[in-house]
Amino acid sequence: MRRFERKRTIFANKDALRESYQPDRIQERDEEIDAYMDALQPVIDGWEPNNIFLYGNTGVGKTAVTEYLLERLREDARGYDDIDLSVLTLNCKPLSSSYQVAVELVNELRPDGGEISTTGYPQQTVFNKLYEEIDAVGGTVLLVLDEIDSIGEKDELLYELPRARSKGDLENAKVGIIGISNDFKFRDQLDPRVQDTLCERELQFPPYNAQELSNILSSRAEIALREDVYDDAVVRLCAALAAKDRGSARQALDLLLLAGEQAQNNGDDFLEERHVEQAQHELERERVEEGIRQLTQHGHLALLSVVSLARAGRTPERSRNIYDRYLDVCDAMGIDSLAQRSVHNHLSDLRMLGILTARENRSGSRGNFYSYELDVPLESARRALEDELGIEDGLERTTQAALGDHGE
Ligand SMILES: Nc1ncnc2c1ncn2[C@@H]1O[C@H](COP(=O)(O)OP(=O)(O)OP(=O)(O)O)[C@@H](O)[C@H]1O
Repeated sequence: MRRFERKRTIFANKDALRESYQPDRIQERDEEIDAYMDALQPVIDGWEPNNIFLYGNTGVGKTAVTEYLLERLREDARGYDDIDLSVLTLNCKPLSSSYQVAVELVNELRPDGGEISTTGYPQQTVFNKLYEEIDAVGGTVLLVLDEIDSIGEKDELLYELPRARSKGDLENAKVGIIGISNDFKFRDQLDPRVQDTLCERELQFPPYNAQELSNILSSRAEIALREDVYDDAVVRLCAALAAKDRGSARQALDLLLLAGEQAQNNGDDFLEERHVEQAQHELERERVEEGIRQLTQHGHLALLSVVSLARAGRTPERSRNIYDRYLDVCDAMGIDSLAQRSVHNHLSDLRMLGILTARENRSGSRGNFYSYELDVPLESARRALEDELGIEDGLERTTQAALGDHGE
């Protein structure tokens, strides 16, 4: 049997490329940091804090900058005897209402063993418990609500909490909310009264460009990789690929990490562009598989129809013809088919997920129609579908059966 053996041919400190790593300096965000510091200034001045709303795509440094600045703020606040600052951070991802967020905050603030149950109280009772806990902490309390959009339409807490002091529900504590989101629609969907308070100060984090990502990545590579195993070309390629896609630093870091692993696993002692390209394929495959895994059965079948058309070189194809193919696929698999309208909705969902692209065609007096084609590599879609649909003989035989009548 093979034994474990330490491999440190490529990485000097692999953890520096991981999500949990806290960089000791933030690059390429000077303007955003200035605006953020201005928004936090009332804390140091001893006034009520602003509510701050931070938004931008995934991986553009919202969390990293927030953690970095709040750490500085805590340090600097210690220099003022009359400031007693507490920061509580909550990721709202698994919480889908004000009620759940409030329960979670109460339980974070209560000592072990004193937690309240997650169900069974009237909402106002939970809010009152939260005010009690925050008042017991006293001083300035900053609540960081990451992925705040998960709260959805049940956003009463975001209206109530900032007003709690003026309504007399809080006496000892001054509260500020820092909401973080990568859902651009969330802000606009908020009740205008919530918008006014929560978005008192708005900070937008734009995607990074290739040069910015290259600088961020260079600093990280210096810590993470051994000096003699890479050159700038590899860093620049990771940055360029990530900039072209979403402008996300996380994506750029993931690419470098995976490229390093590819090199290490191949036994190569120098990181080359081909390793980055392999890593890019791997990440793309993971993204496609993740997207495909989330589909319903008929989402899978709609996609299978497009895949089978793509394999026959028949895409882009108009939705009406995709529907015909879908009917054949359902027939071959012995599954009841949905109506045309529903399949159009599935195609449109697949487009939203970035798995298909659509082109609008004009057809004169008969109105416009859409043609769809894959926006991901055919092989990735095919493999992910095989796993999901459990087609043991491979897609080919199943789709061939479905294609019998058409004889491509
Ligand atoms: N300006 C920067 N300097 C150094 N590292 C950065 C910078 N921006 C982002 N990073 C790093 O990139 C990764 C992703 O950043 P972060 O988690 O802050 O993104 P985010 O905008 O909060 O994303 P999400 O919305 O998905 O939570 C982290 O590892 C972070 O340390």
